[in-house]
Amino acid sequence: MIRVKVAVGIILRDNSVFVALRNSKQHQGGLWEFPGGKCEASESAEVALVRELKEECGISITECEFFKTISHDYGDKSVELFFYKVTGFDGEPVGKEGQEVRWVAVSDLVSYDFPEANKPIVVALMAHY
Ligand SMILES: Nc1nc2c([nH]c(=O)n2[C@H]2C[C@H](O)[C@@H](COP(=O)(O)OP(=O)(O)OP(=O)(O)O)O2)c(=O)[nH]1
Ligand SMILES: [Mg+2]
Repeated sequence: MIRVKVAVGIILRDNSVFVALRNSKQHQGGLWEFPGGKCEASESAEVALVRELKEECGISITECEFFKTISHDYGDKSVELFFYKVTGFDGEPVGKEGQEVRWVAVSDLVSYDFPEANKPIVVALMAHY
């Protein structure tokens, strides 16, 4: 079974969060995600987070805090997701890889389809905003 370590950024501003649509060809494609990606060998989750958010969204993180770890087995792939709240950044986030992106009010997250592993995260965010 493939097992990957993934760094994920919950980019927050006011009461909104920045989400991106996963490409239909990707694993868990067609679902919304918080931007992020796989940690390279021997790369810490925090270093991977900074790199991925620069690559995928064009922002430089200035303030972030660890939020939660979630391990999930999709059957074809098992993931260990390290979620961080990103509350400070330089630049305006965009879909640098052509992905559809949106700022969504945290209270509206319930209307978006996320991968199964994200469900407890969405519930936790909605409870606090
Ligand atoms: N980025 C991200 N990945 C998620 C989330 N929830 C979730 O289950 N995943 C899964 C889907 C993928 O199996 C894995 C992340 O892979 P990825 O496709 O973003 O990795 P990457 O950016 O390094 O992409 P690539 O180089 O493989 O194209 O984690 C989420 O909220 N954000
Ligand atoms: Mg990615």
